[in-house]
Amino acid sequence: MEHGEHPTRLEELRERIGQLVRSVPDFPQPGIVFRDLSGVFADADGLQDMASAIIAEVPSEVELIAGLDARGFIVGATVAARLGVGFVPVRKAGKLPPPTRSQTYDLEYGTATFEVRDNAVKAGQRVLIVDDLLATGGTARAAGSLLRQCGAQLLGYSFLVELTGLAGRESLVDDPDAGGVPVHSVLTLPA
Ligand SMILES: O=P(O)(O)OC[C@H]1O[C@H](OP(=O)(O)OP(=O)(O)O)[C@H](O)[C@@H]1O
Ligand SMILES: Nc1ncnc2[nH]cnc12
Repeated sequence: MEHGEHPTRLEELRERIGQLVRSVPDFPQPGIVFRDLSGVFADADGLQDMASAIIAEVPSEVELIAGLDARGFIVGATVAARLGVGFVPVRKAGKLPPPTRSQTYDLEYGTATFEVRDNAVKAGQRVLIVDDLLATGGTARAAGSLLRQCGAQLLGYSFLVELTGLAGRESLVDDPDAGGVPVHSVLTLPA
């Protein structure tokens, strides 16, 4: 069961949100089209539309939203507040005081480490991971793994934007450890 939204209304939301996304060629490096979502966050209606569009596909049994450092905090906390559930930040290493749990993951160049507060999740708690953008999926997969290690029942992943052509969705859906959980995105844009 999901929270639901009429398909026509969802299309309107997508249209309005899409107009607030700015595409910046060659940032942060040549060949990358940066999808700047700050215009969505800065717009009073955009922020509400973003939350409404994500919530439309959130399973109704969700108990906790996990947002990914840093832009995922904006999206995740907004969604959590609208749903009336709690929020747990999945932080880049070195920001949270101990005790924490951590998970290292691969980036295009090198590695990074995520941390969450130990006991951030109760055993079996139903958690949805929310982030601003899905690219290769490495970031979200690491967060999923970390939260499951903490005892979460992972309900799925929700993104504001999904970049196509990078197989990020497949890497989450086919992740044998995640058990085929659903992946939702409001907008799909080419990488
Ligand atoms: O699917 P992936 O290839 O792993 O990439 C997606 C991640 O990249 C960006 O985060 P970034 O690490 O740039 O952090 P920020 O939110 O702090 O800017 C974005 O916010 C996602 O979290
Ligand atoms: N193209 C892109 N635009 C914005 N954020 C990103 N994170 C990874 N790829 C990105």
